[in-house]
Amino acid sequence: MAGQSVVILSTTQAATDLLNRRSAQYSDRPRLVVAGELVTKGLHMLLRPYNARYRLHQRMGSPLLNFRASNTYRPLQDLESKQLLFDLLTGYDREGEEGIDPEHWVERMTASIIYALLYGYRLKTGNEQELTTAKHVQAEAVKNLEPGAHLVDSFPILRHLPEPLAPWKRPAELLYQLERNLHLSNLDRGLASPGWTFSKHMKASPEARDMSAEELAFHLGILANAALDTSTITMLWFVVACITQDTGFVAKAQKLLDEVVGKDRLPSFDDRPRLVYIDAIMNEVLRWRPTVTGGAPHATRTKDVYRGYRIPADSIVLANHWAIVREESVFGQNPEAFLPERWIVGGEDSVNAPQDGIKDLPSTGFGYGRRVCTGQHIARNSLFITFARLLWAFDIESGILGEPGKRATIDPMASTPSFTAKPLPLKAVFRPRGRWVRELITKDCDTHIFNLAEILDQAAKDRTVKV
Ligand code: HEM
Repeated sequence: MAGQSVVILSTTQAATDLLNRRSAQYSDRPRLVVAGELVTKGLHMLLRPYNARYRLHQRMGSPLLNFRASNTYRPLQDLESKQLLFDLLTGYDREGEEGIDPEHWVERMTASIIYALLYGYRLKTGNEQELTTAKHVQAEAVKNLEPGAHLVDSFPILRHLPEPLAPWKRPAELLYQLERNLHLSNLDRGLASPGWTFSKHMKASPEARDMSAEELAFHLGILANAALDTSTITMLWFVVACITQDTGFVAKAQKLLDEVVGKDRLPSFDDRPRLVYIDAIMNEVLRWRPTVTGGAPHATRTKDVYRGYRIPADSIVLANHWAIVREESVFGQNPEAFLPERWIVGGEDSVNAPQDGIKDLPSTGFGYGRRVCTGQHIARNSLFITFARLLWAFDIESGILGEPGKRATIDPMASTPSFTAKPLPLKAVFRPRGRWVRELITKDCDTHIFNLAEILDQAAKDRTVKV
């Protein structure tokens, strides 16, 4: 809004002090007329003001998204990450050393995980109409979130202009109709599908008792949207890191995987305690390239004072993730370098020692306080199993471009200039590390024959087991 103060927090200390410790004050969102009110009619979870209705939605989601519940979805991530290996191997057999752009296949996997959980169906090709529409909706939402995208966001009074004088109104209404239809038809599908789903669970929850189908559908739809880009982009940065930042971390990880896992089977979640280095790689990807670089805007409704600075009521407060992850005093020297060792207790020498854990450094990439990413546990499990399996299975290089033998150069800083920073399109080669990889992937990783409903029903049972 015009005249509104914007506070940018560029240190872990400031972000933690204000967004975490004073979260009661800093958990609101700024008013966004187009994205929040016209396109999503106040039903967008990320844009909701921090009020009783928001907390009701949080109560509805948290039993399904907390750490313990998220771990029960691992069989689904196991399945979909196998399918990713299969798809990438197929791509290698088709394109060879020219390589493929992995985005489509990574996106298929992340979308399929979340659509299976929410609505009970998988995405086999990544070209399904539902996903194409969801991507369109998401791309438009991101445009609407850009600062200065609409005059009416700076001067909300313009909201009352009639349509002929307010050119943003018609496209916003059309987008709302499209998004509403998408989320409602997905909800219908999620309620009718054979196994357990988030749709069924939430619909039966006490929080949804007086909720319209539209409100519930938007809750689920926004979860799906929030999961899609962020997880896909983080995985693409991992590919960029393997190609451009490999001063030895790939070989180190592969040596560890060969020792712990061997060549007769894929890495699994059960190996995780002995694959601390893979968790370190995951943390380093999230640090090195935080997807939401400038942070999602928080807002404060009351005035405050922090270290002598006056923060007026109604300020927008941003955690500048890009700067925060580059603090030497927190994350160690050379923050531009991709160094998984910075996350390992004992550092460089302890990579192979299974007893060593992850250092207690601040979590990066998922935001802060009461608005912290609610899907972070699901996301971390997806990232872990995918990175472990990609490293176990493939040597990753950039594709050959033009002249025979000349590999394309990938610029590790080149990214899309938007709310989420995605690497520019790239060609990468996923070359199987040996015959054993090809044999295992061909035998075990074409997963579309599996019964999804059984996997989901089992997850629902596991979630309710008392520990
Ligand atoms: C690597 C993957 C992911 C990253 C980097 C990421 C990052 C973020 C960030 C930075 C925020 C804003 C936090 C803030 O305002 O301080 C956020 C919010 C959110 N995320 Fe994620 N996210 C990821 C995956 C997911 C997944 C898998 C889901 C769903 C299962 C999800 C659901 C949400 C929701 C619903 C919000 C809004 C929270 C609120 O405003 O209360 N995210 N995420």
